[in-house]
Amino acid sequence: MKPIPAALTIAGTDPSGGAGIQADLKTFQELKTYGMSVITSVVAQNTTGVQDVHHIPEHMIEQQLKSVMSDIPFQAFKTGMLANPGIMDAVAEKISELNVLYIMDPVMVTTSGDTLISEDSRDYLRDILLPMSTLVTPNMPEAEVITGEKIDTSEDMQQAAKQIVHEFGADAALVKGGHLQDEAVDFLYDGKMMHTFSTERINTKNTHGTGCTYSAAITAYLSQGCTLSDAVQNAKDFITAAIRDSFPIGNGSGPTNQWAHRAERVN
Ligand SMILES: Nc1ncnc2c1ncn2[C@@H]1O[C@H](COP(=O)(O)OP(=O)(O)OP(=O)(O)O)[C@@H](O)[C@H]1O
Ligand SMILES: Cc1ncc(COP(=O)(O)O)c(N)n1
Repeated sequence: MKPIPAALTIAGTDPSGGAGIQADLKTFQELKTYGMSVITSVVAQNTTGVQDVHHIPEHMIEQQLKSVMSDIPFQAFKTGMLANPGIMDAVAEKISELNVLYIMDPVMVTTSGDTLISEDSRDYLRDILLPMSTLVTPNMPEAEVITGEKIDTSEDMQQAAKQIVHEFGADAALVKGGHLQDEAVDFLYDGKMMHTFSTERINTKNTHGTGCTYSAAITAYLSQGCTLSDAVQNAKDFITAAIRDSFPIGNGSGPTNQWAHRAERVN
């Protein structure tokens, strides 16, 4: 019997439902992947920003991981918000026991501009977790923090993707250009080839949770056995539809629409 596609997200929460664990689980469900979650921080946030944060004690993060890992098999997992070195350490120790695909979304700052990880976490993220990853998905500001280089152009993005693989040890890097002016272009470097994924830039302020939703969609497609470049292309189609049809709700940057892809899917 074929295994049931299953995926795990290890991340922070968003009670307004647009980002973090909530976005990840909606995306897994939408893509017919059994979704599981380990919560690292409870974040009081909405479309306008972050109001408060409570970090889950490290022993409880470890216990959540043990509970899932000892019971249900999964083909892929992702990490999102890992707020400090203690949390990163707890996660690193448990995931080093896993032999499945690891997608790391190096979450640092929200769309609204709030910082989600401490300054002293950045080196840990780059030096300990990143080399464990099958794929890391930084946006341009995150790629700048990882590489220490200024990234303004698509050439800079491609250079950063190569550097993240060859110098910092991820198996593959997807540098996202949601922050570029006229084109939404992302570059995937898999250690051998550069792949380009491009769409027109959609003029909307509703981009709360785009990074979370995109990396969750990649994780779901990988759990189903897609190749890396197919998983990214399928996820790019998914996130583009979700942004195009995003919800104009809330007083700030509205959330993406995870069921938008249904209308566009041809099968
Ligand atoms: N306005 C947009 N129109 C079309 N695609 C977009 C737009 N904004 C982002 N994207 C795409 O959405 C995906 C998520 O990218 P993005 O770089 O925005 O993630 P992020 O920066 O982690 O999230 P955020 O921008 O919310 O911080 C990428 O494929 C990116 O190209
Ligand atoms: C718990 C949590 N994790 C990540 C993000 C980033 O969201 P975005 O995808 O908009 O950068 C967020 N706002 N909250």
